[in-house]
Amino acid sequence: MPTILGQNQYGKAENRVVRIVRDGGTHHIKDLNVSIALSGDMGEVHHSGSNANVLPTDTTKNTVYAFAKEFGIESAEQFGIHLARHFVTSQEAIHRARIRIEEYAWERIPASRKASRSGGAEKAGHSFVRKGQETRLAQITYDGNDWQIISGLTDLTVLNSTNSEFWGYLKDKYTTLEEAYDRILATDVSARWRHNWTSDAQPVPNWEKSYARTKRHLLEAFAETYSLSLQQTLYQMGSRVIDSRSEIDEIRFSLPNNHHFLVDLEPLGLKNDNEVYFAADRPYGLIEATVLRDGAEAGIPVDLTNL
Ligand SMILES: O=c1[nH]c(=O)c2[nH]c(=O)[nH]c2[nH]1
Repeated sequence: MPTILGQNQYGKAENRVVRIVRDGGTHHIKDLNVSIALSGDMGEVHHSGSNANVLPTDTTKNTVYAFAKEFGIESAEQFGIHLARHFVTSQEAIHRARIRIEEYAWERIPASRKASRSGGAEKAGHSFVRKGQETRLAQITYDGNDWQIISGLTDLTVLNSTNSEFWGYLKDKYTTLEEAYDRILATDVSARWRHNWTSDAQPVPNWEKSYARTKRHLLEAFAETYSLSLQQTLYQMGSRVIDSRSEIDEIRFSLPNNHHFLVDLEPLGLKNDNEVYFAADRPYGLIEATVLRDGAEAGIPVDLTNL
């Protein structure tokens, strides 16, 4: 039976790179997990085993570490752009590069009161604690002409202890859910947003600032929305980002509804006045949607689990 080779890509996945910049006693840290996927003229390696067009995955790994040294890591997006441009422009056989990056944030450990009283700095220059918040994400794709930059985050866990209701929904014979007029709303935000920077001819956004502001808008919209459903909160978060960040045309969310159920304390002779909850880990409602700038076309895949 004749067969044909379909979509294929290769590269080194999950290159963990930590880059320290030493500015005297004050050090700066960037901590990334970088995955490379290259494609192009790769028919022969699959058909005959000729490696003539194959840049070894080992080389792609070395390039990550060499670029961290040579160019530094200004932002995940900028680092990915350097890598993608390099692979596509330096090897004729490579036509497309996709770089996926996870970034783990660190913050400085505050100095003890004793240390700062005795003349030391308020914060240590070289001691960090990993931030317990979200993981930052970036995916950079380049085909030699056009760029697609998708930034995002995952596991940004947030909770509103009031200002959330859920009622007025469809009811059938299987519905047992009680209407809620004051419930906990909690989710682990997973979001991806697409930048409208697609060409080297456009001015390059400030990726660090763009990320920080976008995260702030997401948090502020979550906190400030009086929610009648998680769907409504999602749309408010998305439109806040699109309205406030001109460099972003599309944002997609995957929001688990982390249910908090009031515990029945009556058998224990106690009253539960919206105070004690069971935090269920599963099953969870899963609310997913894209918010687009009017006129923009959707480019972020529907399923974020692998992005
Ligand atoms: O915000 C919510 N949206 C729903 O669609 C839903 N469904 C449900 O059982 N609880 C909730 N909460």
